[in-house]
Amino acid sequence: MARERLYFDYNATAPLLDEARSAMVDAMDLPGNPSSVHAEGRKARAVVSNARQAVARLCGVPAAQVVFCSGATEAANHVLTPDFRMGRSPVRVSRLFVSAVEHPAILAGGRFAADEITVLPVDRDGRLDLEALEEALAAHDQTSGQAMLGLQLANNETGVIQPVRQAADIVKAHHGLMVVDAVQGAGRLPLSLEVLGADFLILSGHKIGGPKGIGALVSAGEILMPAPLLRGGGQEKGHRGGTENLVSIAGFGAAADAALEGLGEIGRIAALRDGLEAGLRDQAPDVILHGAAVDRLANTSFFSLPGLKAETAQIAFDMEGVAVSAGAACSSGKIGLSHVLSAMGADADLGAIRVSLGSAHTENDIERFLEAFKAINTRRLARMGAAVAA
Ligand SMILES: Cc1ncc(COP(=O)(O)O)c(C=O)c1O
Repeated sequence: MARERLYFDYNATAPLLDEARSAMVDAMDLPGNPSSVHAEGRKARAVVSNARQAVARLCGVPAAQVVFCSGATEAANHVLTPDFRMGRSPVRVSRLFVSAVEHPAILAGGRFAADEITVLPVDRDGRLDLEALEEALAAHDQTSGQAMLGLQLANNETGVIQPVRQAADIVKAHHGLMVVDAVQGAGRLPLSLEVLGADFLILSGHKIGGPKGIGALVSAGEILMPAPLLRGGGQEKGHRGGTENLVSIAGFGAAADAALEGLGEIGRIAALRDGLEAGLRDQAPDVILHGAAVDRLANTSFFSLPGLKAETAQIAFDMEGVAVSAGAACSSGKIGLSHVLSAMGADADLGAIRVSLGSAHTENDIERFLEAFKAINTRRLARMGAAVAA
């Protein structure tokens, strides 16, 4: 009998949770439009409202501060804009600062022109260089408009946690706006918009066991809001027009509740990840664990092995029945180098393998992973031995 496959790619997408699936199935059968005043409409509206409360609980904000959208990429395009309104008055943001290790959703800069975006360096562990941030903000001409920093809570490749609060304090000292991409931190770290010092948080449903194609922009208050990205029928209090994606919102809400409860699992997941890395070190003492010297997400391991290209390793794992991700990104049919590794000054040529765990994993899964790794590492060592002998 074929062995069940092992899925170790939660940072790409976490499998749909049962709670989310059943909330979605229930919502699918609701005939009403959330905007309608009749009983069917009210029922659909209650689903949106409950989900909004769940997402708000996850971030420690009132429900009115959550705007649903199609995902983190849309939330980024909504909030990364020069045009804001404070009540009725326009507020201009004239420069976007981002760290060099941001996800492309942030690096692309939303509605800012390319020459309005400044990319800030990170240290060898992948953490934002706070001195560079301070210098850049001090040099920013505030008469042209406010500065904005787009910074991730945790990196999707390495899991490295950014010094978000310290960065926010610097941004505030320079009267700037702080946007935190909390996509990878949600459900894996306690999340509080206030504690982080953020003006806005960006979330994605499918990273926490909800469906793909749903996310949220969470704001510190309703007073300061970016210009809408989708104008239309006034849904989401005018911040995002168009009939709500009721089914996905229902699933996202259920996943947000589960993510809050799942925070209690972090210690168990950290122990699994540490066991996995101990196994890697045992079998391959030359393994390079990226970001391991600093605070990382408990579920993420990102490693390189001399003599083993990440794409080759990813295919080899896949053939062993294990889904992992290669740090080298592949877009438009081209294999690219990981911009995260490059920014950290690591050997980006080699790439790295990302293993990302979730609540479903057990010790047995780690053992099976290490068995697969043994086969791949044995072939690597044989190839390296042959190369030395030749
Ligand atoms: C850190 C981070 N930000 C943003 C995104 C984009 O999320 P979405 O696919 O929901 O637009 C991702 C997805 O990989 C991510 O990992």
